[in-house]
Amino acid sequence: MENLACRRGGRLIFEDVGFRLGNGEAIALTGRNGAGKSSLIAMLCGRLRPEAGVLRIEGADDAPLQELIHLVGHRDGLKTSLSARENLDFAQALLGDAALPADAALERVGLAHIAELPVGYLSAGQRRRVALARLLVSRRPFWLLDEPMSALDISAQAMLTGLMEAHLGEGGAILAATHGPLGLDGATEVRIGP
Ligand SMILES: Nc1ncnc2c1ncn2[C@@H]1O[C@H](COP(=O)(O)OP(=O)(O)OP(=O)(O)O)[C@@H](O)[C@H]1O
Repeated sequence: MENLACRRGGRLIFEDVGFRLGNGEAIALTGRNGAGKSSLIAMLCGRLRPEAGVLRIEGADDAPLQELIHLVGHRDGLKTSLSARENLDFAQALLGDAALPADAALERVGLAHIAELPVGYLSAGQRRRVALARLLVSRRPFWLLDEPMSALDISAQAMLTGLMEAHLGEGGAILAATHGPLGLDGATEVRIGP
């Protein structure tokens, strides 16, 4: 990404943001509330047009950006009347590139015991874990995570760090907007705004 600029509601939110993210690398995107982290993520997944700048993927054989990305955003996109397992089955069918079965993914995020409960009954942290389990049911090289640690207890934070490390170890890439530590030793910090 080179010289990216973002304008929202007529206001220039940031400009001259540039970085490079390679296989097996992670970026921790930091900045004050309102600095534009979520906006940058929206640009990276094609939901928001940059005011200026270049966004380029190399070596992906012309695959559309949307097919390379997993997004875990503020809104978890889960269907509240469906169970955790049904949500993951749905995500896997929708996204393709199947990786872990839903039950194995729920096991990995510590939710095997509530696989059949409607997601609407789950706590905030449990819902976040289901959203994170989506990363595991379909294979996508680029994980875009918006404050992924929010609502997670200490053990779930360590679990997420483990998932991210495993993804990086397999050659994946991660960009995570965060106000706190991700627990990843090699992550590069990119700060936007003052
Ligand atoms: N649809 C919109 N129209 C106008 N302004 C918007 C819109 N969406 C976001 N903004 C503004 O863009 C700025 C950046 O918002 P954004 O959510 O990207 O910040 P952030 O760095 O992710 O903040 P936080 O740390 O609070 O999550 C804010 O000033 C916000 O009010």
